[in-house]
Amino acid sequence: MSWWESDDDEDEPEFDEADIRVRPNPKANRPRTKTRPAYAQAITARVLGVDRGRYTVLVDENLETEHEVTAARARELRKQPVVNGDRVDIVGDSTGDDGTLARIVRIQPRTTLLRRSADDTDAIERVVVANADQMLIVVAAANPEPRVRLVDRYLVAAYDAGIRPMLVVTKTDLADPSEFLANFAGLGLTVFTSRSDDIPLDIITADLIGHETVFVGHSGVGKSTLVNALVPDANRATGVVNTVTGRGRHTSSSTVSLRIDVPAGRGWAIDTPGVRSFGLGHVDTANILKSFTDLDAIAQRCPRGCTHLPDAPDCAINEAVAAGELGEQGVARLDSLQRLLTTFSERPTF
Ligand SMILES: Nc1nc2c(ncn2[C@@H]2O[C@H](COP(=O)(O)OP(=O)(O)OP(=O)(O)O)[C@@H](O)[C@H]2O)c(=O)[nH]1
Ligand SMILES: [Zn+2]
Repeated sequence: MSWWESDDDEDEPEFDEADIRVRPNPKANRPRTKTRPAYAQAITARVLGVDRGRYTVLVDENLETEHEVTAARARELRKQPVVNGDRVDIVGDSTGDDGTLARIVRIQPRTTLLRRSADDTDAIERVVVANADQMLIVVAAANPEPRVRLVDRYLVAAYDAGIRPMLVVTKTDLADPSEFLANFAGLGLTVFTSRSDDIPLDIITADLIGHETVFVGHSGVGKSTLVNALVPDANRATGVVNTVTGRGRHTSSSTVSLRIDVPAGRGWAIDTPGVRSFGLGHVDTANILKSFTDLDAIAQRCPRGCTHLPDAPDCAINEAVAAGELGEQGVARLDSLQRLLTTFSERPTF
């Protein structure tokens, strides 16, 4: 394996002393600990793409001086994954000129973190995307046949991460998705329907402006068709990884950040071509419930350790809904919640 294919920073030169600035500490007459260098010269950038240890990052976002830079992870970050959507601090050459390589020295705190495990029995999580605030779940009306359980799994991953899920049903020229969509009525999701000869670009784009939306979907559902329509080639320069060797290679399996850019505003679409499934081994049931704020409030009255499933003794949510406190919508919502909790607790494989 050549060095540029390696995600291992071992054989890369360390930064020399000149790159480490120790911030003066007015309160004490001693320098800050040298294990926490301040990198006063660092600038912030957005991670657009990751390819074998090389990161394409965007500097000066939305300014006239905006440009892409290729960077590598600093040694001290080697155990911390840097993913698409991350805001990172970089030092070194940030001109983005050919052959230059900046260095990522810090990952800024993340607002959200979309994770998955290899399978449902594996509690080891992999991070997929950072800082996304929306997830667009792409599913086809037919070919392949839509499956409620698959969408449920994406929903659980989104709710667990605190990301707002939305649903788009493609290929509506092949089948009517109404029956399928009825399964999600209780969730209050934003739902789009689309067919390749009539993609509602304006409607979908309006919901992407001002947001960072991660697109997920299984193979063949028409996700590429949709992404290509939403992000024409002209906007596509960003997100394609160019390695410092000039052997830039954009594999179809790598996650990329693509800019939505229309007169009404901008946003980011983060496509995840290689992410076909979401193992839920890491999911915390409490996080799913938190996304149902109305039901979560009632759950405070549940017995300790309540599963909130239909057979849970003295479950306050079941009792409130049975008593009609939340109306008909409440029945649908509890149904959906219980289905999602079951999705997680049964940990099925597919
Ligand atoms: N009938 C019909 N076919 C569609 C529609 N959208 C996409 N397709 C077809 O479905 C197939 C899969 O579309 P893609 O956009 O490549 O799907 P994908 O989800 O990106 O799949 P991968 O490339 O495997 O990731 C292609 O043959 C498309 O032409 C649609 O709205 N209606
Ligand atoms: Zn309960």
